[in-house]
Amino acid sequence: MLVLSSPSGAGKTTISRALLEREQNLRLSISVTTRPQRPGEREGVDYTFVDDATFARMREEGAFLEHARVFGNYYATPRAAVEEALNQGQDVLFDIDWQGTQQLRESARDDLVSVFILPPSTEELARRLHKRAQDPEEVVRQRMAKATDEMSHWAEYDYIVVNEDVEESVRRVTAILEAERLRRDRQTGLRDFVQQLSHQAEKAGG
Ligand SMILES: Nc1nc2c(ncn2[C@@H]2O[C@H](COP(=O)(O)OP(=O)(O)O)[C@@H](O)[C@H]2O)c(=O)[nH]1
Ligand SMILES: Nc1ncnc2c1ncn2[C@@H]1O[C@H](COP(=O)(O)OP(=O)(O)O)[C@@H](O)[C@H]1O
Repeated sequence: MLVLSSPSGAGKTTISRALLEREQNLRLSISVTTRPQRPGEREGVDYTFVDDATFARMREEGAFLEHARVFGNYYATPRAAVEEALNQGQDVLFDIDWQGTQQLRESARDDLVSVFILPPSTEELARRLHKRAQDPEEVVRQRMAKATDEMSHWAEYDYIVVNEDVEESVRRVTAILEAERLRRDRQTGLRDFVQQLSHQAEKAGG
């Protein structure tokens, strides 16, 4: 389970999309949200867009692994899709905030790797929020004001990437993913493989 968090506008959606294109074994966890759909966003691809009543019903049914209120809207990670992907041996990418990360950390423990993306500067963060230009000015202001709050949780994450250049940031997150996959405890079947190697070496050595 690979979590990417950042203040809004720092670039986690951009980095996630690039990662998903390159990494065959990585699947995005598609969140459920009550936030209005942005132009260009696709239902069931970027988010599953639901109304408040549907969200509340799903929460009561225990359909969520975690849920949080962000910028006045509700967001949640649906349980079934994540469990299915993990059971199939796939890695799952989560674009969620610090509240969701805390909840996932409690349930997943050792299986969670978390990365916090920082903008190179406040000016650049403001530029990126404006560049996206899909949200009303009021929303941009609200997100800027919340950046400090989100950033105050940086120390709860395993890795920090300052997103100056997109390519470089994607390279760094890919390196994190590669290294984490190579951890001894994540490589299943290693014991049998080493035993086989030892056995063959003994035979070869006479
Ligand atoms: N806890 C939690 N946070 C989420 C989830 N989906 C998205 N978020 C977070 O909600 C915040 C707002 O996301 P979004 O509305 O897409 O705006 P953007 O980050 O500015 O593109 C971001 O910090 C996301 O990481 C989720 O399923 N759970
Ligand atoms: N390294 C970067 N340099 C310049 N612009 C970037 C960079 N990363 C992202 N952007 C742009 O900044 C805006 C916000 O990025 P986005 O990925 O939507 O952020 P988030 O998902 O963290 O809210 C987008 O217009 C995106 O194209």
